[in-house]
Amino acid sequence: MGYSQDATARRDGAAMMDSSSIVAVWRAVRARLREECGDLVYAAEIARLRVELDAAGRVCVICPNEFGRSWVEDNVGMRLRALWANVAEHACDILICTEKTLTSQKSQTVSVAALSAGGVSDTAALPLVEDTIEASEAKREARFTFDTFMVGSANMMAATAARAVASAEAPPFNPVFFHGDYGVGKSHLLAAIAHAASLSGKRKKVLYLTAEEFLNGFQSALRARDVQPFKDLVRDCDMLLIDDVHFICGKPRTEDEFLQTVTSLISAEKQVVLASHCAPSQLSVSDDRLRNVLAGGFNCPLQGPDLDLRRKILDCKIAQARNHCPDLDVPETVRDFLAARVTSSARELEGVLNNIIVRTAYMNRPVTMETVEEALGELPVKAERRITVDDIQKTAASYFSITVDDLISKRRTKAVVRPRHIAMYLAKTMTTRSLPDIGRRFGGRDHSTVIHAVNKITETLTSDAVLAEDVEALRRRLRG
Ligand SMILES: Nc1ncnc2c1ncn2[C@@H]1O[C@H](COP(=O)(O)OP(=O)(O)OP(=O)(O)O)[C@@H](O)[C@H]1O
Repeated sequence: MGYSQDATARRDGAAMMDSSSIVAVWRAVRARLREECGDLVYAAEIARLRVELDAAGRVCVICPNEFGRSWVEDNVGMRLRALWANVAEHACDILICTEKTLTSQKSQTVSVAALSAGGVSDTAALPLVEDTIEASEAKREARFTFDTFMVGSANMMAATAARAVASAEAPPFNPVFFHGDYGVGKSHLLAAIAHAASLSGKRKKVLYLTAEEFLNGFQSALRARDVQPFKDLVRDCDMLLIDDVHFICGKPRTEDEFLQTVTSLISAEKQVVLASHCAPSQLSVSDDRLRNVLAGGFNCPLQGPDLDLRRKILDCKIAQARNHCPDLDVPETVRDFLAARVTSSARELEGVLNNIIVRTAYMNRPVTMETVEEALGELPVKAERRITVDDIQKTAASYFSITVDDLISKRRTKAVVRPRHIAMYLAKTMTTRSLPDIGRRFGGRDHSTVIHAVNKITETLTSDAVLAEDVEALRRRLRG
């Protein structure tokens, strides 16, 4: 194939991917890079990259600044492209760039196809599922347990269900399906269940896979024209946990194999635990039977951490970091500042902490507000859109089909009181406004009214799935 045909094929390859499949491929590539580079490097340099398609149909890996771009290009560029070629269904050009160069289109491009002759059909480059499982499980068990999973109102129901599932002899609900935004702790929870279930000795074979591992294992088996060993592996277990289930969606043969696996385990009373970034009803599966099976067990949302939970997670991550940096000392003021400043997800919070560690403990500098500000300045911590009480009132009013005037009025009908409580709860957990200030903005109410609303929602969230869905949907809308 001549250069221009080759380039056209690669462009078409990228054009065949929609943005959600690009994100799915990127997440798989990113996960592999994390395993290969280690958590510290991952958090400092890789977690902050994002991908999108440019106007020319190329996949752009976007770095926060020129320093980051040259680090990525020099250190993981080749590997990233080779991994992409293995995971994606089509070879495509990958441009490693910054936000600035993306617009001016000056970065150098390298062909995935050129680096990985054969692209996805290069089975030798795909790990055998058994090897992958062994390697991944060793890592997961060490890092993610219930002890290191911090619990707050955002994840109380999920944590409770997870513990119940891990300790039960027979499945209390089947399948259990955790869903929530990126970085809210789904994988951590799955790994904690797998770890606790293995330790309890009640389940002999516990198998934890990412959906990517399931897909790769199944496709390798198909290519080898011998699917039975794969079927035996995933069905001969007492508990199967599969993370990032959305990754399988839209791939009919794999979906079908996945459906058969899940139904066969459920009918044999073996526990199935799944996680995805959206609820079963929102998965774009090709076969409705799969959606029905997934929706038929216990569906449990995890929400983004509020301030208290972020602070607990930060304390926990600092304690863990002391295992390799015993002198690490992060003052209380810095912890408070970080928990209030980095609001998007636990992953981002951990990434920021790791950046701070690299820039301080590893360079023998103390962690001060100055060094933290310095580190934050270089981070891509997305300048989070500041959410205001006004935004919350407008969004909640439109979500519940009432007016902002209703929300701040003295009316006490059911149709208005619950949305008002939810809006007050969101104002407390998503902004830095004080209780009296929130009260004033809700029609001049007293701060004790706000406390009552916040407590009521916090308590009810763990037992009322509809409320939890509403709160999660509103958070998503507010974060854009
Ligand atoms: N409640 C928590 N307590 C302690 N650590 C947490 C908690 N929630 C998330 N984390 C940490 O945040 C990081 C990201 O979490 P995790 O990978 O489990 O998120 P996720 O929901 O699976 O995200 P994704 O959908 O992007 O895979 C992990 O290091 C995890 O340990």
